Amino acid sequence: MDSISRVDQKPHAVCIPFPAQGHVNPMLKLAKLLHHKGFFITFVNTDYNHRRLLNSRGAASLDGLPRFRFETIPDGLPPSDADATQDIPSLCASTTTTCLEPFCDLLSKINSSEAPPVTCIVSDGAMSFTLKAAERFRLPEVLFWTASACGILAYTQYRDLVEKGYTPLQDMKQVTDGYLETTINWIPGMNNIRLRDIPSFIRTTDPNDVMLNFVIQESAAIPKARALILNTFAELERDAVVALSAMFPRVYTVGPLQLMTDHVLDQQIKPLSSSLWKEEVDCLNWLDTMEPESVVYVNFGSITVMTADQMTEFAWGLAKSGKPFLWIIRPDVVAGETAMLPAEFVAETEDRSMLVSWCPQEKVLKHPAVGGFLTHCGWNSTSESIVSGVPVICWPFFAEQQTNCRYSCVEWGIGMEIDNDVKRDEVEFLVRELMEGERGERMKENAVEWKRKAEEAAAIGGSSCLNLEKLIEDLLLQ
Ligand SMILES: O=c1ccn([C@@H]2O[C@H](COP(=O)(O)OP(=O)(O)O[C@H]3O[C@H](CO)[C@@H](O)[C@H](O)[C@H]3O)[C@@H](O)[C@H]2O)c(=O)[nH]1
Repeated sequence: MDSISRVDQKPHAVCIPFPAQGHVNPMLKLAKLLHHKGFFITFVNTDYNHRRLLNSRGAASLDGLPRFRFETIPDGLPPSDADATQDIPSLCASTTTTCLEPFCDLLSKINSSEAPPVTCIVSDGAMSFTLKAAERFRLPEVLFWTASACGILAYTQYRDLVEKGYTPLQDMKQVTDGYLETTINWIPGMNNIRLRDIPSFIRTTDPNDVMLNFVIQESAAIPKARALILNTFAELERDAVVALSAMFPRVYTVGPLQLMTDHVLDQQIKPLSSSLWKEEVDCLNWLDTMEPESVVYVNFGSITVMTADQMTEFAWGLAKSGKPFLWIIRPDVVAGETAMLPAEFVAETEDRSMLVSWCPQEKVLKHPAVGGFLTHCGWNSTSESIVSGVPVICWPFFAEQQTNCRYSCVEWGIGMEIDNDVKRDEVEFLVRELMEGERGERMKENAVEWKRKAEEAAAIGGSSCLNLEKLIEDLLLQ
């Protein structure tokens, strides 16, 4: 194809998420937005996730979409038919070392197909090997980091934290002996942050720890990209966004993507979902039967695992609170065993509870019956809660969930933290506080106010909408 006919072609973005649910979801939303703006889209999943997507959505669910295709590459891990989240450190090690060549082969294949030639790469920030492909194919690339701006800002400090001797820890006892209460005030845009609010991968004694080094490597790659995209809005994380913009010349906050995709009109693309588990939609019918704002929604996302004891403490805390609840329990949520709840607990709560293994979370959070959310503080869950004006109880598990918890509780006033060593009495107390206490009421007011600001940012002329236009200009520049 000659260069003149290429100019007539539509821009073609290859979107490649990190292969985990919390990354695939926001990348698909960004892809839908670009498609709405006229881009041809190739969306690249791993073979493993693609199979799971087809299992959960139906074999033909991804066929026949206009200007929107799905392609796959291997993730480099041993083959598996499981329907579960893969081990994250293994995935990070594997994608970094094995995915570049299959990705380049895919780009060549697309360029020799009848699709328009690839004009840009939109890659997850945790897949920075793609920058080498962009260089090889002389394509512009933008990096999409799917965590919060505060979380990413903290990640960018890992190198300094190592150099200043804060991590690796001398001893794992430091996780519980008060050391993590140490406050640091030298991170621009982050005041009075404690070590325990910094993403959890600093909690290691091993200088060669996979995640510690992965974060350092991936954040060092950001300046090589044309721009950094964030699924947040400027008003919510102003200081963190200013600090990131001082480090990287082009930072575009284009969130919450959930609201931004409201502008997508194509009726085939709009409902396209990236759920890797089959959604049990019956829970929405159950919510229809409940009083407004009466139900506690409990969900710890796609990666969190807990001990059987922790699960039992949550269960009895919910039972003792007396509140109705919808609890999503992934079959693999208890490490190494099938998740089981005490039979007495199930009998005692069955007239005011629903237990399912996976749900359409955005719809659940928007349902008028939901009054509060017990969450692990994944960024998607946090931002979906903000979009729905729902206050939260935070039980952060790992990664930047600790940072999101801190901001939810202290900066945004929408959350209360529950101790990691969870006990039923605290669960009962905080659930009551959330659903009927004065603190819960104030958090609800704040959540509703953030929802309003999120809507403003995503509306035509709002900060995220304007940033999307600037991002597109960058993507179109060759
Ligand atoms: O029953 C469920 C449970 C979850 N979800 C969706 O799955 C996603 C889960 O994402 P998130 O809340 O961010 O949690 P994780 O899956 O744990 O996300 C990973 O990715 C996020 C984005 O980078 C990080 O913020 C987290 O720390 C990291 O663990 C959300 O969109 C949910 O709506 C459902 O649709 N149904």
